[in-house]
Amino acid sequence: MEQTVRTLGLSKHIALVAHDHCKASLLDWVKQNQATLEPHTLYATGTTGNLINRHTGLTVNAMLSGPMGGDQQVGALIAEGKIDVLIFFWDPLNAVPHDPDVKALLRLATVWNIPVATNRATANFIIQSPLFAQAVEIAIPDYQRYLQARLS
Ligand SMILES: O=C(CO)COP(=O)(O)O
Repeated sequence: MEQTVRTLGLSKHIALVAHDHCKASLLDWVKQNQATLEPHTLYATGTTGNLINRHTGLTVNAMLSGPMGGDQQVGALIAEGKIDVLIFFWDPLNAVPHDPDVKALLRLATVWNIPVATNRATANFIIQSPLFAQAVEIAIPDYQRYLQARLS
């Protein structure tokens, strides 16, 4: 696949998602990093986003709840290049009814090469990275060339 470049701006679009048993941990992480997250634009699945707003006052663009399509909405934003970082505390110890949607979300994050944290340690590494505080170029699939090649 040919690659092109996308710039993750200084001000980032960050998606926050947590499964039920991980919500307390994500909320705690958001509170711990509230000052750092404040200048950025936050997105979340429905329950996660409303809980973050309720407990921190941060403005969050909340999608539908995960099992009702929220993971897919976040995935669509990633495919459109509208999310720069995904923080997804997914639960490795409990099954969820929308497991295909969870996989699809993680798959799209990988396809579009955005930084992803699936646990708290990685979330800390991302938010404390010098790259988090600057504009960063990432390689992404060159969709226009991909399409041209398929049409020729
Ligand atoms: O299920 C989720 C992620 O797969 C999260 O959805 P909620 O934030 O609505 O609980």
